[in-house]
Amino acid sequence: MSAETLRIALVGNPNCGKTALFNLLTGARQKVANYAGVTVERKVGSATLADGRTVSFIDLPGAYSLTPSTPDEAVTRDMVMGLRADEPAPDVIVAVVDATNLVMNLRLVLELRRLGRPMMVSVNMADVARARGLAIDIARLSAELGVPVVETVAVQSRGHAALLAELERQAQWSLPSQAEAKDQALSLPEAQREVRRILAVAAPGAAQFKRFNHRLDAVVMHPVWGLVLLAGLLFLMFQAVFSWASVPMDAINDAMAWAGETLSAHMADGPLRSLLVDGVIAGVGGVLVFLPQILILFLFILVLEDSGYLPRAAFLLDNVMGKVGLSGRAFIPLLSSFACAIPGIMATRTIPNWRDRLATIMVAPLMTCSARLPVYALLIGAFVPQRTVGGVNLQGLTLFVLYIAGVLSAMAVAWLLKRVWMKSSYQPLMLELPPYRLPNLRNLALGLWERARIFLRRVGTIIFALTVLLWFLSTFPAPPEGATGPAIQYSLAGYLGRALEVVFAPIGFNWQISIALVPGLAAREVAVGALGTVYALSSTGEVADALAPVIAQTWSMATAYALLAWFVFAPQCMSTLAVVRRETNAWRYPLIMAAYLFALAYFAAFVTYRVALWLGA
Ligand SMILES: Nc1nc2c(ncn2[C@@H]2O[C@H](COP(=O)(O)OP(=O)(O)OP(=O)(O)O)[C@@H](O)[C@H]2O)c(=O)[nH]1
Ligand SMILES: [Mg+2]
Repeated sequence: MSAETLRIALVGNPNCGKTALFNLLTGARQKVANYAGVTVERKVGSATLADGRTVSFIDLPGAYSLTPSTPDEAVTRDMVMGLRADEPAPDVIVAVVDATNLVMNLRLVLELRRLGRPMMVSVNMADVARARGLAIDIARLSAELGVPVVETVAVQSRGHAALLAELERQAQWSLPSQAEAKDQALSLPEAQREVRRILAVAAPGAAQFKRFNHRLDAVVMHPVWGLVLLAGLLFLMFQAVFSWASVPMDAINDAMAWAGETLSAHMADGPLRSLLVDGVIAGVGGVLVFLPQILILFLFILVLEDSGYLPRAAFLLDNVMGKVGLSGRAFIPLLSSFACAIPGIMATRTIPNWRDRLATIMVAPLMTCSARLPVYALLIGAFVPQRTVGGVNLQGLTLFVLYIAGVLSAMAVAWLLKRVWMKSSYQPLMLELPPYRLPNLRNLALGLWERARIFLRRVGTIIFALTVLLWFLSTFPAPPEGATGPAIQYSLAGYLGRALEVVFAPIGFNWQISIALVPGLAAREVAVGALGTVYALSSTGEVADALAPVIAQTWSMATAYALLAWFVFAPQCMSTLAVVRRETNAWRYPLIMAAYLFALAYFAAFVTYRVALWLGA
């Protein structure tokens, strides 16, 4: 990018549609969702003006003011005011405002205008305002604010051309300011008065505009019915993961089996065939099978995120979370951790109090991330009968219980942490409630596609690489002359597995599982791929069977439950630890985290194994 590329920052209140606009302008695919605090990092993308020049847009976390109260707001303040050492202030500020919430949003605009930098305003969500009868006189607003104003509808690709055209003109002015110097240091009441004055002429209906449907909230946020609804939603989600996924999963399984048989039939026996059949198909294919389940899980998460339900659930649970010492603000970061602990841990930047934030970071890996889903699904598929009892799918029920186990242990750990390590007093939850919105189908489709892409990329890169590596370790060195038993027993991985088995035998893990746990540290799904490869190589039959029936035959019930218990706590993946290091800026916390999770996992697996054995499993 050339030195004189114009840099344009999108600044505005949380949830006003900055990221949606950023995606529209730059073609990026950053996460958009209907609650405050989705974006916590600055992101850069580029767009082309009509005259052919390239400009770069910077998407920022939402902020209520330039006096930050949370780490994510500080990112915005530092960027806008040019306080970052590595980056100058943006050349132009595009203040994005939510047309349905002008009273609140314009305050930040006045504050931004005071910076005296080139600036324009984008009145976003113009569709909702219009549909509900709020008339905004854009020309008057522009005249009152003294800056150009355009209307946009970020989710329907409207208004971005006008915005770019305005920027093109703005770029030529390149003046320090067209802002009015008179609002130097407005106090809050003064700013409010000024906003009211401007709105009285430019959008007279704005002050009385109703953004909420209180009737719906009477049920959704009811202390009893609200909880019933939340439990029902989560329950439905896990039922669906099993009952909807079976058809596409069978199809993928059949395709894999077909590929394996075809390769075996047409290739001469040898290392290459084994690499393809036992390594790639049994290993990588074994993970790929779980794509439908992951997508169904994400479909539910995306709908919840886009509907505006999440912050309401946070309020509902604020009381419960407060009892264990977590802030209600922890709810959304913890829920994001169902996808992956990494965005979850980053989302803790929206928590103002450092101790609350640290407690949330420490328990985030206990939420069941989607990388654990293949492991759970494999074991559940192998050991829990595919039956419905009273209309409830048993496999879905087991999955639900496993997720709940993760949540409950997170609560327990948080409670302990707050008790013994970092006391802080309960602070009431302050969180903006977004309006309800029907999930946008295009958004959903894009979100799912994005998820599928991320998963497939993981499968194609790290999972593939580790599985192939494991195949090598499991194949070489070749067995000595006259060896009986499958070759893998004499390989490097075979020896390693048996060495580790000493550690893991007390919790019921055999050497195959012990091997699989090692690459599982890099990415948990690899544990499944690794088991696929290890068992394919151990089998004496011509073509390795699908993994589930093999383990169903060879493992005891106690082992399976112990492994499930292990993965509820599973010493988290390396990337999670790296992010904890980055977010806390200290090695101490990831080390404590790794140690406590390992101890918990071992303990839980041990107890589960012993109890299961005792019960005769
Ligand atoms: N109807 C309508 N919805 C919009 C529009 N722009 C954004 N949205 C929706 O508003 C919600 C918030 O959008 P985001 O782009 O995530 O908002 P943001 O300002 O980046 O939010 P933070 O990153 O949390 O500060 C999402 O549900 C979007 O689908 C719009 O112009 N019209
Ligand atoms: Mg955003």
